[in-house]
Amino acid sequence: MAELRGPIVDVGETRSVSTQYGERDLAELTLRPERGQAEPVTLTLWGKWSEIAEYAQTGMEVLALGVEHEEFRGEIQYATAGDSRVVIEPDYLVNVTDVRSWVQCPRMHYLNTLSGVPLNYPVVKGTIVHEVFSDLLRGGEVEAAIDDRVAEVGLDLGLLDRDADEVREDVSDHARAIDGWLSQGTLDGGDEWRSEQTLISERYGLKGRADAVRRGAPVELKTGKNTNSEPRFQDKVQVACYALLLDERGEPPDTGTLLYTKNAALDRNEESGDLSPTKDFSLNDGLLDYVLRERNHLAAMAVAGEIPTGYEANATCNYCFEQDTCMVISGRLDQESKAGQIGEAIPEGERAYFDRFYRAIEAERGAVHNEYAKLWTQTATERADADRALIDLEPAGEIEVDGRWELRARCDDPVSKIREGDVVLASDGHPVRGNAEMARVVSMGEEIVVTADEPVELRRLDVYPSEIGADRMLTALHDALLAGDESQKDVLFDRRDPAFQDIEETFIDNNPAQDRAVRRAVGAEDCALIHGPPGTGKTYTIARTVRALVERGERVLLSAFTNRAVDNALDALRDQGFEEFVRVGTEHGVREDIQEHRLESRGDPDERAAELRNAPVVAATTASCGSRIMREGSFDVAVIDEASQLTEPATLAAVTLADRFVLVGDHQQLPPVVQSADATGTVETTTATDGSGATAAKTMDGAGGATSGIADLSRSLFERLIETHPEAAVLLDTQYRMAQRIQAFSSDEFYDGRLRPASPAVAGQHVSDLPGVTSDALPDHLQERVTFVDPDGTVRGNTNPAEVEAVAEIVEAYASAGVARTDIGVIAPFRAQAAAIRREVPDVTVDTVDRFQGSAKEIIIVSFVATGDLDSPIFEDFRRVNVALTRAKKGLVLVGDRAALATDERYARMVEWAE
Ligand SMILES: Nc1ncnc2c1ncn2[C@@H]1O[C@H](COP(=O)(O)OP(=O)(O)OP(=O)(O)O)[C@@H](O)[C@H]1O
Repeated sequence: MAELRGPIVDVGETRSVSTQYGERDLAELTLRPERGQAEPVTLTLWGKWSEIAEYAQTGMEVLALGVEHEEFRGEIQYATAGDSRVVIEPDYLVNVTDVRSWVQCPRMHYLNTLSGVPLNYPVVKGTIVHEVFSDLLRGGEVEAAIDDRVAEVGLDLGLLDRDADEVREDVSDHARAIDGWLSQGTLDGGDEWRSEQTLISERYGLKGRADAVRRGAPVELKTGKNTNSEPRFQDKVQVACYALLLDERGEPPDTGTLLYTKNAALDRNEESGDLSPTKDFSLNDGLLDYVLRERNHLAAMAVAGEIPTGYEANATCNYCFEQDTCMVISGRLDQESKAGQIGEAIPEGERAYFDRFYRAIEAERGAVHNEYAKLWTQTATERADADRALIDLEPAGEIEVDGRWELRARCDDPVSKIREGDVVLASDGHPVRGNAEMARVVSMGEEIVVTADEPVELRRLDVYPSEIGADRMLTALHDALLAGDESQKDVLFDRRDPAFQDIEETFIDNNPAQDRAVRRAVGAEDCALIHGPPGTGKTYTIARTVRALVERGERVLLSAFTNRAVDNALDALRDQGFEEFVRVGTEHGVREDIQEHRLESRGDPDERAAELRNAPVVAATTASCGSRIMREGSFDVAVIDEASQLTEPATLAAVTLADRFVLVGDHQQLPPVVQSADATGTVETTTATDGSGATAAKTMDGAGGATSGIADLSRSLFERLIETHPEAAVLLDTQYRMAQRIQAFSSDEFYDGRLRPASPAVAGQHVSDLPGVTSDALPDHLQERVTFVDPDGTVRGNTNPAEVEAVAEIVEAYASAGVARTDIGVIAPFRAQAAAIRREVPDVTVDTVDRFQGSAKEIIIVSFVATGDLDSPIFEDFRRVNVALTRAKKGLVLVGDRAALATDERYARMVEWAE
């Protein structure tokens, strides 16, 4: 028996042949083993595996396990045998719950992903019951667990107008079933339990979280009823997926258990059938193989970017309770559908827009899947070097707190993308092959603290990629196009120019441009754009705009790309004496001093819901605008900061919640970060022969051309609208940050020379203004506000050691002249260079441009790294330079190779200006 893996070079036809066992189907795939490096070989798929030929495409990766091989005329030929399993695109991790809905109906699976799960009682109740289940598994007491878990979702219940007591009663019935079953389990001698286990299979391309694993066998809890003796088919499918996941970890389980908790609440006199809540069933190979084939079909369509029609399965539309929705969406998008179409299609332009963005979003999802694959295709050191893992941690204890585990470890060099509040994979050494748990980072530093449901020996933390961004963009696209307001769509799709009312009032009396911006925003009948170059008081203007709108009786949604910007805007509102806002966000996401305004989910349903419904201003990131809670809301105006950093669908998540919108941003600074197009050099680029890179490349191909889709996502709605409707925009032209000498280049290059300092004091500021600084102690060139240093270095990979040394010397010179180290910032294009500099200059903020956007320092040193030429995509987008140069208030030092920079006329102009 052999294992075979490689990309498909040819897919043969399925045909039927007579064998000694009767008529059998077969199909041949031609693969290139060794990840495409070896000579092609033939794999014959027998029986049901031959179905693969109907959807597999050239270029897709195949993993065939337990196949037979024999030599025939000097060539080795492979064929599936009784125990074989074949996996298409094993690096594409399909969610177990997606396989479940796919089996019910592939089209329903697609529609659910598109429309997202709305806030509804069955879902909230399901969550409560599942949480209670976990609590009981961890030894909790029933009543306490119910009280606690019901209280926890007070907000959701309030928005659904549910009474807490009734919900508690409702949940008790389910909890009784769980409790009864658990006590039965312990009767037959100590059960070995594990709740909520995160499982990833690199072999079968699956990921999921099993409700529980008992003695190595999966247990799934369902809050519905089932009075048949057999579990529901799609439920079995789900459990079988967990079995495959467990199979990879060693002992394959032979029994699965479903727990239908509603059965315990049924009245025996009224219901007939099998009322016992637990149904065990056998996990035979036939079922596991079937589940894997369905998973394959799903993965193949996703990777090819194809949209399911419903014909892929033999689901019966007549009995489907989603038939109407299905027909309406199919009709509106004019998509082929087994259920048929009703209604009129949306205009062609909108459909084309939908298709383009759908493909681009799926390409993003493909990029996320590439990140998953790196969990096992890269070594620990490679992960650490890419800042995606902290490795070689030394466990420093674990304690149980309120049923959860607090895990500690020591780390010498805690430099990575992982931040406090992030959800990560904590493992005892390997995130997939070892013992791993989802954990939340509580604190980062030499001692790392995380919390998890189960204890793990904490030796490694990995960034856990998330598809939620892609999911949220899809639902935003759905909401905007299929449920959006027609008049808003007319403006978004350029069928009508935005309209404005003239507003006479003065809102800001010391800054005419800001004042014009507020008037434009307040008078906008559709939308307004506030274009704010660095330091021009965007935040201040946003706060004034929000107040002006509230004064006029409008209800405002205040949003931004990052939590930091949302909190800054709220801070500015508070400074202006306005505090009637509610902040929606997680405890970890919201800044300490804004916590008192954070909307708690826990508590009395009516009170919680009233807080949200009655607040004149609700603030949340655009990502959380796509949450179930926020999607319930509606506003008069959405004011969205950092709009130039948002993809168009991400902006729509906030825009669709309001009648009108105001976008604030600067398209001359960093554009939206798009992973599927990321070739910036800060992220490792993958080659087509590398298995982990193959998926994205194909996703894009299959999606009908990478560039069309991707160009769309990296261009913000802000940028699109400012180009099509310049009349809707106001440029803030007065900056409060930089010395005149520092702002000059940026102003000329990016803002038609329109930027000017707010006052003589701003214009003339100098390093000697800083307390305790004697500028005489500085070498002559550092007394200049802008200077250029060429240390004559040589680039090595993404670092330049001579520049590291030069930067360290410059920092020391400033420090010895009395400049506080915290007033100095260093910017480098590559993470590797930033890390090298960081080691030399403690207490100084050193980072890439992306991390510096939105902040400023008294002194900024930029290391350009490149020597010889500027041959890296990172130098292509000159807007990065704009961001780097405009972080400095009093001193800016450019460290680079004159010759390399001279190869591009824009960089050459920059050097000329700096010298
Ligand atoms: N009209 C104004 N009068 C007085 N001070 C102002 C005015 N507008 C802005 N400022 C001040 O200028 C500084 C920068 O303003 P703000 O933080 O709003 O800028 P920003 O454009 O949001 O900055 P960034 O480019 O970092 O996003 C703040 O200290 C703010 O108080």
